Amino acid sequence: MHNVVFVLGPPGSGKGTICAKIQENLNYVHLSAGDLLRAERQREGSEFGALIESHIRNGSIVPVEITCSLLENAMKASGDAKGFLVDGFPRNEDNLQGWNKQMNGKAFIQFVLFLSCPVPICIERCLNRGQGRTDDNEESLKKRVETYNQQTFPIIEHFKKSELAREVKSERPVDEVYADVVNVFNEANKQK
Ligand SMILES: Nc1ncnc2c1ncn2[C@@H]1O[C@H](COP(=O)(O)OP(=O)(O)O)[C@@H](O)[C@H]1O
Ligand SMILES: Nc1ccn([C@@H]2O[C@H](COP(=O)(O)OP(=O)(O)O)[C@@H](O)[C@H]2O)c(=O)n1
Ligand SMILES: [Mg+2]
Repeated sequence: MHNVVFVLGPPGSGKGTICAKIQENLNYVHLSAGDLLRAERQREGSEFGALIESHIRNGSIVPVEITCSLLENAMKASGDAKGFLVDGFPRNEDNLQGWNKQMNGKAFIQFVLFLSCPVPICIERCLNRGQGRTDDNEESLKKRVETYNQQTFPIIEHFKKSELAREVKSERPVDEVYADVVNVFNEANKQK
């Protein structure tokens, strides 16, 4: 059984940045759904390359069968770890249902980390991210925010109801955000 922490929040809220630091310090393995999809898009012989690129540019969500298999394969390929940081997933109802179906009995959701940050700040960060992403432009960002509001936020609300959600405000310097996140992890691992 894999321990899993879902990491959610608007584009640019700092998911990748915080996950990298947790991976470095707390023996969790960082799996970014977006990074896995971008790698699959580039993989020679992938039958999904064009489909993935079209979703990424449009800020829409790739069908869960593709994303969840990439996540499961990455977990299988990874060595022993305290758990996995599943960054940017589940982003909609399809993601959530597909995960429940495919990972039933294989993963334990420890908690859901929700990085909350005002959208205008998130957009500014994405525009300045400098990673050359095909979706860090005004047009794609507008659609990504719409997808976040319409599809991802209800998933976060769903986790809030089951008391799995842990919200950390990420409109602050990285070190301050990270310190609060570490406390969340320590609390969760103490309870076990
Ligand atoms: N707390 C923060 N304060 C200022 N800038 C940040 C903060 N966290 C992340 N960033 C920057 O914002 C951009 C988006 O961060 P990233 O971790 O890629 O977010 P996400 O994965 O949620 O889209 C990056 O350029 C990152 O360096
Ligand atoms: N679960 C997921 C995660 C990402 N994606 C796609 O990948 C894009 C980039 O996701 P990302 O997590 O790298 O983006 P950020 O929130 O880190 O900025 C999303 O806008 C979606 O098009 C997806 O389809 N399904
Ligand atoms: Mg990211």
